Amino acid sequence: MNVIDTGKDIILSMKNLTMNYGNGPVLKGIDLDVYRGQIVGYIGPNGAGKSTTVRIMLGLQQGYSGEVRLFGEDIRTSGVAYKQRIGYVPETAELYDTLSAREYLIFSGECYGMDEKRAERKANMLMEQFGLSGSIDARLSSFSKGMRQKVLIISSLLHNPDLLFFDEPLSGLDANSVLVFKEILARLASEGKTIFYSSHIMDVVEKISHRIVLLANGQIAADGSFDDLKEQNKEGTLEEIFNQLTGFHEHAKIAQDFVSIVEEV
Ligand SMILES: Nc1ncnc2c1ncn2[C@@H]1O[C@H](COP(=O)(O)OP(=O)(O)OP(=O)(O)O)[C@@H](O)[C@H]1O
Repeated sequence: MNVIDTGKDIILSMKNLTMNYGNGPVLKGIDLDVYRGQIVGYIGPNGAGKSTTVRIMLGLQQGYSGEVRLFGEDIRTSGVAYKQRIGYVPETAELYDTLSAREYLIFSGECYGMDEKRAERKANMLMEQFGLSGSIDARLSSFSKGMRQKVLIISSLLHNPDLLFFDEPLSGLDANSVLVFKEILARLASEGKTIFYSSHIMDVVEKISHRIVLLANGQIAADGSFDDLKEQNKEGTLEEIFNQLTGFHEHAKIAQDFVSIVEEV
């Protein structure tokens, strides 16, 4: 099977997507079609434009040119209904600290059009799966980082979306929870959900992604399965491929200089 074109529906499509905040181009013409059921690992150096791309697709960022289609519809003209089919875990999020997890999840489910009873029932069950039943009525201000992240993950999935955007979703999760979450991703994809997964944790991206898209200098520098990239770049791990494709070979020198400066008397 060709992982780039599975012959299924195109769920997400960008054509010549460009963005400039005013200080030069951030995205320089991105063309990408993502198919139903794909897990796309979206990687790139800090500042490459990953979050910008995601914010544009979510309809949160104006001022771009080119075309973005989700579920076949141009997001400039399709209204906001498509957002009910999307789940999103942002890199950083402000939760409503004065709400309990139960209240927050009901509120979040209702924003996605769920009725209160159904949102509460699913929230209860999903919190239990993450081992958080005992905390469901505690205020979010008392939650640890990992607990908050689990609430965010549940809130992104409560309404059973078709398309998921995850930006560093593992942040703060312990090793057991990471294992569960990776398995959840694989199952969601096999059920036909499409997952756009942005992260700097290369060994996870390497393992979970059907397809890896590397953004560098506002352009797609690589696009293929991990095996494709490994073959093209003659490197062993995604971290090494990333270093090679972004032209980075100086880690030892930078570390040495950094420590010398730290130790300067
Ligand atoms: N609201 C904004 N106004 C001006 N410039 C911005 C804005 N948001 C992002 N940028 C710039 O756009 C570029 C891409 O930023 P973006 O956040 O999309 O990168 P990223 O690939 O998600 O980075 P990271 O891996 O560090 O999260 C950066 O140079 C950043 O300074």
